[in-house]
Amino acid sequence: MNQQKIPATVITGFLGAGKTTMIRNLLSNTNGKKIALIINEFGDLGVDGEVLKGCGADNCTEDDIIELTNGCICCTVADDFIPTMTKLLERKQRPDHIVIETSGLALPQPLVAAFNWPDIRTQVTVDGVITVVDSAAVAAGRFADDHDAVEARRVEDESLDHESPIEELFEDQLTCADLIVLNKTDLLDTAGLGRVRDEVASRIARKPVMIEARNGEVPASVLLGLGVGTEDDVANRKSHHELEHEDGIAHDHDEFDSFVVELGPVVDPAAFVDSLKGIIGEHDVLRLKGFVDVPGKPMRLQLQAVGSRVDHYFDRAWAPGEARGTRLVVIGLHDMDEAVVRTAIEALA
Ligand SMILES: Nc1nc2c(ncn2[C@@H]2O[C@H](COP(=O)(O)OP(=O)(O)OP(=O)(O)O)[C@@H](O)[C@H]2O)c(=O)[nH]1
Repeated sequence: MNQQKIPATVITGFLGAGKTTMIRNLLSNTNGKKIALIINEFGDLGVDGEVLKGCGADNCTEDDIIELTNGCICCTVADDFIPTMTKLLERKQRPDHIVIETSGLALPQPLVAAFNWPDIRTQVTVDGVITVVDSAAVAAGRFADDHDAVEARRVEDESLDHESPIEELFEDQLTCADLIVLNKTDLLDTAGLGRVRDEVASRIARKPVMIEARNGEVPASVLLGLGVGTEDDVANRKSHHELEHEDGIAHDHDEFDSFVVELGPVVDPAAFVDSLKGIIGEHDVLRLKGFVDVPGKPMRLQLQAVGSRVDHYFDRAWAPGEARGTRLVVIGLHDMDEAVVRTAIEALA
């Protein structure tokens, strides 16, 4: 690897796996390394950027955090990612390391391939692709289809070569990994974790290193400096999509949908969260996150739901002049009934 090139770490993993949490932790222990962060999110509410900007790390100031908000990075590489990288590389004070958080629905392959673009290739290299896995979700079978049902559908319709969009994406993100972080180990026992490890290994032909983590706590010395140069190996990490559509049919995210709900103040957060759990379960909401205005509280309540597991905590004070409000982004499969879910949530405040 050319030592002059700036190393870039790509962090991928399905919705809610713990990417932002891991990056927060990473920023607190980089031993002075100056980090530039590129964050990409699915849905029109920059929650991850907000969370990371709130870290106040000296080695990654608000200026060093760039949000890509025009859709999933894998589909906006040319229009969004490349110009952003070019601008970043023109800065007088170049970062020591670039960290890119992809959206939970992004395929990492097109992003890694972009590092072979002439302007980028000479200046930056992919230090490694790190795939964060929600071990509890794997154990609960969230990424496993009912294979008998899939086979039955295939027998009926030969053109159906797809597994579920979630399962496919999960495998594509694993396929691209140089390092796999089995996160959320606190939610499983040793035997359960062993089964997750076996299941993850069974889904990929390559054998990247797998480590375990709780709350994304992995030392920066483990995450940064893999030195792989992944852009030279994209041909061995093709996604389902690339394998099935070598003719160039564009990948899209039609299978997923998101919308933002804006509400007034929430007087009883505990009751609100309880009711949200019911709505999430009933309508198969995959991910819900945002901020809640609790009257009488100087702090903003951050709300994070991954499936029906909901975390909430006061993360920072509302800034002077900042409009208080409750804003939540809801993400689900495309058949989620937006009007019904929206109405149900709006009725809670
Ligand atoms: N129990 C448990 N919860 C965790 C762990 N790591 C992260 N979480 C929680 O999982 C939720 C999602 O974490 P994030 O870091 O936002 O996940 P993400 O992958 O960045 O999510 P998206 O960007 O929306 O795809 C938050 O409520 C975290 O507090 C863990 O190891 N154990």
